[in-house]
Amino acid sequence: MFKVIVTDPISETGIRSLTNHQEFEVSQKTGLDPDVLAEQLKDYDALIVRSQTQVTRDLIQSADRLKVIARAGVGIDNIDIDAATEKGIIVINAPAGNTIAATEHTMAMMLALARNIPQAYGSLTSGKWDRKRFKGVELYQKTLGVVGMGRIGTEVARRAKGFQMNILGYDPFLTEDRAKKLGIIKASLGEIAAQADFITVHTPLTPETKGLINADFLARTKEGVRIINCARGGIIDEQALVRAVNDGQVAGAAIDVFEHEPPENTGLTQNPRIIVTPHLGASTAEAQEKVAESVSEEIVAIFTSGSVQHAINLPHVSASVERKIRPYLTLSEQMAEFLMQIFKKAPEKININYYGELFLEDTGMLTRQMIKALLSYYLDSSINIVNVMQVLKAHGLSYSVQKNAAHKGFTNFIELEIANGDDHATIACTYLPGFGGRIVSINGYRLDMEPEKYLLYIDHQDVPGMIGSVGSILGENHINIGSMYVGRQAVGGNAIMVLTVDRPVSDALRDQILGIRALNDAQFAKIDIEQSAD
Ligand SMILES: NC(=O)C1=CN([C@@H]2O[C@H](COP(=O)(O)OP(=O)(O)OC[C@H]3O[C@@H](n4cnc5c(N)ncnc54)[C@H](O)[C@@H]3O)[C@@H](O)[C@H]2O)C=CC1
Ligand SMILES: O=C(O)C(=O)COP(=O)(O)O
Repeated sequence: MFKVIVTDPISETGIRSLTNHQEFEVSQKTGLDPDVLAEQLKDYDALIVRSQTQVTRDLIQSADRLKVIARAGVGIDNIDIDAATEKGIIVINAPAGNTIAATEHTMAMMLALARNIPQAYGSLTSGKWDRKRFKGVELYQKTLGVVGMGRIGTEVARRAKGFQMNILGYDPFLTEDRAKKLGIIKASLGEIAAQADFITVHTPLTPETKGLINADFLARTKEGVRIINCARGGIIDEQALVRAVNDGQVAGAAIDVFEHEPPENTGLTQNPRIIVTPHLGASTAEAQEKVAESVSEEIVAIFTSGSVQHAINLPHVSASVERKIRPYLTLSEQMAEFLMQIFKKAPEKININYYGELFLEDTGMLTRQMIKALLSYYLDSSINIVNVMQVLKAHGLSYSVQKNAAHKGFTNFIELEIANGDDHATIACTYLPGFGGRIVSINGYRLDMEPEKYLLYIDHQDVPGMIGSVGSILGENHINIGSMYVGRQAVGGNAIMVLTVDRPVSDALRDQILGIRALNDAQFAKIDIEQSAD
């Protein structure tokens, strides 16, 4: 049974795939004090939050059972991603579920700002009939600067075009071509400052975007500009904005998100020219259902099949590529596990060669699987695909990856090389649809071996009677041989054999095998075969 705790309000309908699942137990406990949460979190496998719960390093460090932190929304600035990664915890979000809600809120804020709707409502509900004070401006033919042309920025630009606004878009990833297709102008931040009548920000909060809209930027804006932030508090310097509004440089602002939530800056929240909402961008019934559904389905997938779609701290693998490389995820791990058990030295160098078109993109997960299997042999079992690269770096180790679209006998093929000083070892695998995974070479010897749980690897001279000698010792010790694979370089030269056996081979028995004349090495290996892709 996997235990999931939800600590911020979330859609009941959206999390049905978890609450109705017999392998999951879901507890909803919102508004917990951080100390209480830290104590309770120790019992859970997964945590679901929105923007309210602060998932700090301290909280993460004490959560020994936790494997997944899910953000039912986009922004992950309330989660210490580094701490989660170091602890091997996958962090996922629901990137697309609230795009429309945040977009529509931005449009609502822009219109409300242009027409003073909240102020006029306040006036009328307090008994006044004042039509002069609330004269607004039109969006029509005004210039809108969109800072951050991701999902929400793009949707805002599309809708603003419907109001016949001229759009300037700024985003390091915005190409001329995409801007043209969207019917907008690719601009610099400086151009937006100089030309825009309305500016809306849609970036994440990062060290780079913190204070992006600051006093210096505001001083360069058109007098009377209107500014909207439905992205993250802190992208706009709140003090600088209040000053610019008060001195008339900025005609007004619409703010949904704050540096501190709830906000402490009353200059901002009680300013007649600044309209505010309490972080409502994602608060629609539809968005909440979608984000809850997205994280719930993904949690089920992670725990039941190991498949991850929206991990923040894992390489991205598109769903279609994931389907294609899936058989290799297990196979490459088994291959690396096997190689370490026959090499038996810490790998100082790791080199991975990918052959075939299948591997031209998105091999990050495969690389991680193999390196994890290599390192796990010597290091503790807390290594997983999330923290493996940090563990590698912490040990001063590095790896290299080569990709080659041409195939080497097989359509797709992975070769793993490890070295320690002058010693090195190689292994390669391929996946044959309909037949399953195969180890196709070991240390330069070709073979066609199906990975099995117990393997006996033997390096020997190619002399008559070798197979019989090994077979007799195993037989005398009641160890059944399932299958046997042999590879040799030249008649009478060096050769290897790999036997699959039904039971583990003890060290004493291995010593007995090592006594066979013309036998160079014998290693017993145990592979985790449970989650085989076949
Ligand atoms: N108010 C609310 O309730 C909601 C707020 N959000 C917030 O809205 C923001 C945008 O969300 P999405 O569009 O889904 O994210 P996204 O990841 O699709 O887009 C963000 C864009 O910002 C760009 N960017 C990053 N650094 C930049 C920089 N220095 N200058 C210019 N552009 C930069 C990125 O290239 C990317 O295209 C996020 O901060 C998110 O947390 C999202 C949903 C609801
Ligand atoms: O998804 C986001 O980034 C949001 O800001 C939405 O936050 P919320 O889930 O409403 O606390």
